[in-house]
Amino acid sequence: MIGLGSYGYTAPSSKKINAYDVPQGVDIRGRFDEEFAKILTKDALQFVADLQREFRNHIKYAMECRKEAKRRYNEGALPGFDPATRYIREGKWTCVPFPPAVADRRVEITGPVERKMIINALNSGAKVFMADFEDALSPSWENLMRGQINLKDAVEGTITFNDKARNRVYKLNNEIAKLFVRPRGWHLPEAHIFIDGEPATGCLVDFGLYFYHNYATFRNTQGQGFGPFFYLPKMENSREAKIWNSVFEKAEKMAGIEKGSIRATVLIETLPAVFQMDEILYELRDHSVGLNCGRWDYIFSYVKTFQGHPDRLFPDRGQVGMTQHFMRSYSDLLIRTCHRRGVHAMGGMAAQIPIRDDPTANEAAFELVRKDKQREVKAGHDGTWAAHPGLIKTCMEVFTNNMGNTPNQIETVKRDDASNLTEDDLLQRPRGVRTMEGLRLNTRVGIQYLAAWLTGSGSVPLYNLMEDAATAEISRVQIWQWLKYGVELDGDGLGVRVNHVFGRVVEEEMARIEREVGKEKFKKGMYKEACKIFTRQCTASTLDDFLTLDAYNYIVIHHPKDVSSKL
Ligand SMILES: CC(=O)SCCNC(=O)CCNC(=O)[C@H](O)C(C)(C)COP(=O)(O)OP(=O)(O)OC[C@H]1O[C@@H](n2cnc3c(N)ncnc32)[C@H](O)[C@@H]1OP(=O)(O)O
Ligand SMILES: O=CC(=O)O
Ligand SMILES: [Mg+2]
Repeated sequence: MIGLGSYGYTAPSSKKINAYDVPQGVDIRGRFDEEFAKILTKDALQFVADLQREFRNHIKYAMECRKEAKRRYNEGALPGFDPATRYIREGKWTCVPFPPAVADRRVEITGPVERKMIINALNSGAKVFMADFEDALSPSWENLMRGQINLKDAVEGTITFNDKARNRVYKLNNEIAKLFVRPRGWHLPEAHIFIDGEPATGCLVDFGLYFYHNYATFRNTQGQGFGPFFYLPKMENSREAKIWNSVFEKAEKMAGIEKGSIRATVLIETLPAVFQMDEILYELRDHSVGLNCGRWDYIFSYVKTFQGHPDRLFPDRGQVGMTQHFMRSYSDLLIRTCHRRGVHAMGGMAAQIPIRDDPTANEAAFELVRKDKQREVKAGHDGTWAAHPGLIKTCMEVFTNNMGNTPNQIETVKRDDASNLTEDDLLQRPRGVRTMEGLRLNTRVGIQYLAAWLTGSGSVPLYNLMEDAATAEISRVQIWQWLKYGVELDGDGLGVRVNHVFGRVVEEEMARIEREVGKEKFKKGMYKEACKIFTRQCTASTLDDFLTLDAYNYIVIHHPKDVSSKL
């Protein structure tokens, strides 16, 4: 795969050809860099290769099972609780107690593994920082490797950033947030690292390299004897959690640390996973620190799961919030499940970010965040996510005002009432209407997000909201669904069929993007490529599983073969 991304390879001018020192069967096809070589050490790569070799067949099987489930849903089946695991849901068991270091998680900031943002996030006053290799990161070789270097420096406490243009040096405060790391999902390959002739599994690379280089320091300085800590994304079934549990056990064994040292919070962000929450916690019961409502991917997953169900068409993206019955039910059941099993029930991300140039709009955005957090804390969540340091104070106030001095609500808010929630509650169709403006916004946001992603930015501010891979997915699948089923835009009295106007909408929105970003930026950016990928996916007869799988081909830059093999 040769990509079109912005990180071109330049052949070294000196005679010395640099190469990574790799173990048997490992081939690095990403650019050589002496800094990267400190991460891609032979021992660290051996650990990644060991993980890959032990788990690749389990992962392949789990991905096959996803396909099989998709086939069933496409034929009309609905996701639901599995009768075979009723004994787990009804059994009286708990997860191991949470480590003291993460008892209080009332506000967690998230962000990509970018150097300045890592420092800002750790200094932000949040209790936790989730450093993201996933929704917020475009997984180019440069971003991934620099991310690993940045995290290593952060764990060692030596990370600094010199912003020369602003004459500002960034470094860590004395008190910093606890670090969680989110590797990619199971489905994404890492095409710059081949193991036994196949691309490595992206998340095993992210996890393996980070764990190998940081576990010892992290446990001494951050984890009070525990750790490292992780967030695990996009799982659909507990068999996938079981693989993670085995990966953790293998890592603990390699490191010679106690079983249960590594801890992870699983994002419940696919529709099938909401019916597997007990089962997921059960598989990870020795390593769990809770579940989180990954609301954006969850909405995306609802549309994706029901891609074959024309009776489940979505209203405009802006109307599908946490107050819709199916979303509220998901959050309530997650809280009930977590507290019953003795772990944290984390809330999710409000997409609003501070609006600098408009105080009225800014206050309205903060009010929406405040309301969202109030709903979460009153429902029983133990903490929440913030997308921007400017939101920490507001989120913290809401949680502290409601929780007082208790670090969490695990023992105090049991939500036994939520045990009555049914499959119907969790699947209830969202209410709302579809409008031309909804279609236009989806188009504009999807293309601009993808253009940013192709040039290295995985999270961007667009129209005063945080956009990342999960939110962009909603825009994509929603248009796909509307086109597939030829829906009428019923919310603005125009009665227009999406199929009749989509081509024109794309052209007009591209023109609007050009006006908004300026001719120069538009020409230099990857808007045309983004438009091509986005519209292809929206109009495909079969829905692509992920926007970023196809787009990934555009950011893979292979190093010349003879340079990456050992000389
Ligand atoms: C669906 C999900 O998965 S949600 C989780 C994944 N998504 C994310 O993590 C998104 C995180 N948020 C972000 O990436 C950013 O806030 C954005 C892209 C939305 C907006 O970023 P910017 O345009 O840089 O915001 P803005 O200009 O207001 O930033 C002001 C300062 O805050 C910093 N900042 C903004 N967001 C963050 C963050 N999440 N973490 C750390 N620092 C941040 C900026 O670096 C900047 O620092 P500086 O003043 O020292 O230069
Ligand atoms: O990862 C979080 C989400 O909402 O998606
Ligand atoms: Mg997500």
